[in-house]
Amino acid sequence: MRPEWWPGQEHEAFTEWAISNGIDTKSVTPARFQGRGLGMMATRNIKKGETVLKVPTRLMLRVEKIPSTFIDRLPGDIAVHALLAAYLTHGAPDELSRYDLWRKSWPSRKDFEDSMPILWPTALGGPQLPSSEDDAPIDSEQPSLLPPSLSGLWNSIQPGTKTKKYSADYQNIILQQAQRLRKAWTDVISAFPDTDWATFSYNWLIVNTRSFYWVSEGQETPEDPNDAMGLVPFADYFNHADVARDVKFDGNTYEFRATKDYEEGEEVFMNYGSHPNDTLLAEYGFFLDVNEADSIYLDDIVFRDIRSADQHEELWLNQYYGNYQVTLHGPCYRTEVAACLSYMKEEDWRNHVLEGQSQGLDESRSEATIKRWILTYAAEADATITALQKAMELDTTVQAHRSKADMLLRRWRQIKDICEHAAKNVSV
Ligand SMILES: C[S@@+](CC[C@H](N)C(=O)[O-])C[C@H]1O[C@@H](n2cnc3c(N)ncnc32)[C@H](O)[C@@H]1O
Repeated sequence: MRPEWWPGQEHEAFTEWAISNGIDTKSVTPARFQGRGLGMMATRNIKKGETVLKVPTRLMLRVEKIPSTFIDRLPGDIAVHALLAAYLTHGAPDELSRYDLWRKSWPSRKDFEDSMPILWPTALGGPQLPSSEDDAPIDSEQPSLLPPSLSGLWNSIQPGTKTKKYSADYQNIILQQAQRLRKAWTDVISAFPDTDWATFSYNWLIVNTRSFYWVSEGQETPEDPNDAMGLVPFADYFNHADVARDVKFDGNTYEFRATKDYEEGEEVFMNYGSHPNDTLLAEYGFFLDVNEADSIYLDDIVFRDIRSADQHEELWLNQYYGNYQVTLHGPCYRTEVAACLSYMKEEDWRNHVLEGQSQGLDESRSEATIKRWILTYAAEADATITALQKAMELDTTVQAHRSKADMLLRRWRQIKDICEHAAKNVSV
């Protein structure tokens, strides 16, 4: 009898291909793990610091592997992500055939439809995408069920106005992701007008969820860090956990080392980056029960209180504009600095921030302000949990997508928990 973790024939075939092509996989093997699809299982006891996987970089799928005749057909400013997806969709079959066994090891489009909010119906907060089947217009009266870090939308408050553009990697995540996918789609159909949406968006999500940081030897990190990516066969079986990361590559090999001890039979994890759960949900279609990197952002709430042009200018000039983060342990320093500005004279605030002076500073007022901000987020969690539960009872589309709604409910409860813990931990 096969063990419960047996990955399946296609994964055994791919493992044989991997070994015969020089992938050193003596310490790990693909296996099934409840709730995580495939992952890597230790085939022996592994000590922290030991190499668990080595992949020759010649086997990678990266931009340098794509013939220039193919690249030249596409717009010059196409993102690497889009280019890789376009190649997987339209590359010459005889070139792509070398990846056949690898591609058979990947999840299905249905797996992505179940887990990735970008493909969810609009009733659950999914964005409108080109050629998507769910073309129901977004009803502005309908509650927004995704967390604000994904959607930028709120049910219980009117968000404050931001007058400056700033980079917020962990906010408006789905909006930014959908924008990247729409641009990728425009680029690919400009060269291949008959592209099938389902196939291209699938390949785009494969690259989104399975690529690794990659810059070729001697090349500088590209201007957009998202362009430093490539696909590493076999290594893309690693699931994510909140463990340390020990990965390195050179022109010859991509190497993964254990950052803790593992016993034979245990799952060996990799760290995809210190991402909050909202980012993991949007970019990878899952989130962790316990995540030290989890956080929420108060920007939309803070800018309801900090409204004057002068206050915005002060924050901007002193590089404290936006990204007001709260973790289970409490608010970040940027949030404290913003809280003081909500009641201090601007000159006192500047002297405080730049020189540590305390004129005009009232710590208990700062604490009360931050607590109020956090409790505003908690109230949003309550309002959305109620709306979600109602939608699960009454909305037939939401009912048809029960497991997605359950996932959102779980996430909103985590958010409420962060707010409650953080509010207790506010001390400036
Ligand atoms: C690089 S792949 C890892 C292999 C993948 N599990 C599979 O079955 O092919 C990344 C995807 O694995 C899943 N994943 C990774 N870490 C996970 C975790 N800790 N819990 C649940 N799913 C996880 C997510 O679907 C994610 O998009």
